[in-house]
Amino acid sequence: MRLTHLLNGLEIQNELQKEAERLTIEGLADNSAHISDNYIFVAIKGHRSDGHDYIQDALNKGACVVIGEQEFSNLPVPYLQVENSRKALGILARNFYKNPSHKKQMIGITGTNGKTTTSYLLRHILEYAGYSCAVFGTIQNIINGESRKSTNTTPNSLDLHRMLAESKDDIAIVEVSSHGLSQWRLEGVLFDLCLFTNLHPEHLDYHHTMDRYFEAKMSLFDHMKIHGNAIINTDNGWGSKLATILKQREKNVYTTGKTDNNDLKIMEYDMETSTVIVKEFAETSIISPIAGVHNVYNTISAYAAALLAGVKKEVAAASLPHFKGIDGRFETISIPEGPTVVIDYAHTADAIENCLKTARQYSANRVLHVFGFRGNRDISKRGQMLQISASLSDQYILTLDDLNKVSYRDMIGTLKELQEEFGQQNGRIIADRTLAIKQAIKKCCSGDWVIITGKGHERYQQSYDMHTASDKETVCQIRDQSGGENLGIAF
Ligand SMILES: CC(=O)N[C@H]1[C@@H](OP(=O)(O)OP(=O)(O)OC[C@H]2O[C@@H](n3ccc(=O)[nH]c3=O)[C@H](O)[C@@H]2O)O[C@H](CO)[C@@H](O)[C@@H]1O[C@H](C)C(=O)N[C@@H](C)C(=O)N[C@H](CCC(=O)O)C(=O)O
Ligand SMILES: Nc1ncnc2c1ncn2[C@@H]1O[C@H](COP(=O)(O)OP(=O)(O)OP(=O)(O)O)[C@@H](O)[C@H]1O
Repeated sequence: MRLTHLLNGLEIQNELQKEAERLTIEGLADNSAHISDNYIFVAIKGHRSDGHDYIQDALNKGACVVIGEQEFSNLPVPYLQVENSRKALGILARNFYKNPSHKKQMIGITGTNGKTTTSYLLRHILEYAGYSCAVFGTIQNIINGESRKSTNTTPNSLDLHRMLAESKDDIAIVEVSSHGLSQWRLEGVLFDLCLFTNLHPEHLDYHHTMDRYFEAKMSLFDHMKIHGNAIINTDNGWGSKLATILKQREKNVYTTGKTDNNDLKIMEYDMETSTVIVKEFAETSIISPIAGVHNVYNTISAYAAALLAGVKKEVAAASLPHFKGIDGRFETISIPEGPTVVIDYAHTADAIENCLKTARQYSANRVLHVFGFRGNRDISKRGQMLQISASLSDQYILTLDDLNKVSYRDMIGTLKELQEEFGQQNGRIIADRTLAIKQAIKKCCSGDWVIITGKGHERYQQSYDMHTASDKETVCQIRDQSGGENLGIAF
């Protein structure tokens, strides 16, 4: 592709040399390791390293144009200076891959919790209705029915545009993280539908205040196509605020929630049958196929999005009982003569509260909660997570989650301090995650629930005593070896 075509929409701060206009570009990359002959290298100042330091590496590998934010006058190839390299990468990627988000129906989902769950529920409804549907998110990316490894919830702009161009699917669902938005990973992507699930304290190590976290999430709605629709859960206070702001900006807004003024009103929910009655013009009864009131909200967001994407409501409602669940999202495993075990990805206080309350709503006899805290992640939420656990469980066991380079010693010290301050003397520490899970299960009898949160579908980062790779493998191994022995010691 000609360089001049690629630069369409990009503001350059210096003069482009005449001869550069005729250059033919074979590809682009922001990682010098991915550069080949006749590529553009986009230098990005990152959180760990600075792409400007890799310009020589990119030139050695064949870069024929360099784009960056710093001033350079003596490079052997054309250098284009821009204000924001991350944004430039998105614009170049959009042009290089021929604007792929314009060629299919695009759905973006943001919010602190529920993005993955809502994505999979929505994909299920859309596929049941006959559409093929790509998903980009935390667990994996699914393109043309094939699963690919995902490294971020929201891929970077270059990967996203490339995968959208590869996708022959009718519809693409993108899980949109606040990091993704603030790092311009969505630049050049436009959406037909933008969903907001909820906002709760999280990632304050990165955004510092809830207002800034909200602003980052809200920027998704700047990516709506002209006739696009926002779908917002107004039962969350931040959702209600967002709906008001977007209406003032004359965007199309479709709201869901319990009060009368919503476009889709939640009338009632019957726990026994998992049935929700919702009212748009007429009342419809839909089944929420995953346990928990929080999952009722995810089901409703997915249902509303499916309707706006063109699915008939009878078809959407008929699809839901066939949904098979999602790895690590309130995934239940029954231990013969033992407890019901739940594996869940909860890593905020709000999500933990939902999980523990759901177990109570299902008349759990006793609830034992096993969890830990991720190293090098938002520490401001930890106290509240433990407080909620200590109040809502019969007993908690604090254990290790991913250390993320924090030393074992430091993390155990942190667990002890948190326990002292917030633990209400209602639990203990078993550092080895597999042994913590084993203890929890052995202490419980039939009718009790063990809730294991934090890791969900993910594989363990550390190796543990049982040499298993995930919470699910640990629980299944305990189940297969237990034969009912030794279960049910009093707490
Ligand atoms: C802190 C953070 O968010 N980092 C993200 C960011 O990396 P970065 O731009 O800071 O990269 P960097 O490593 O400093 O490198 C800077 C530049 O030098 C280049 N480089 C580097 C080395 C080299 O040899 N040559 C070279 O050219 C790199 O390619 C890059 O362009 O941009 C990358 C590309 O988009 C992301 O993959 C990366 O996510 C890291 C892996 C991460 O863990 N991020 C988390 C915090 C995150 O984004 N999470 C959200 C979900 C949050 C939620 O749970 O809701 C997500 O969307 O995944
Ligand atoms: N609507 C919701 N409201 C509150 N909590 C929820 C909701 N949906 C899911 N959760 C909780 O959050 C956890 C993560 O859910 P999910 O993976 O769907 O969210 P996510 O937004 O994709 O999270 P992440 O950004 O961490 O990938 C679940 O395991 C559950 O405990």
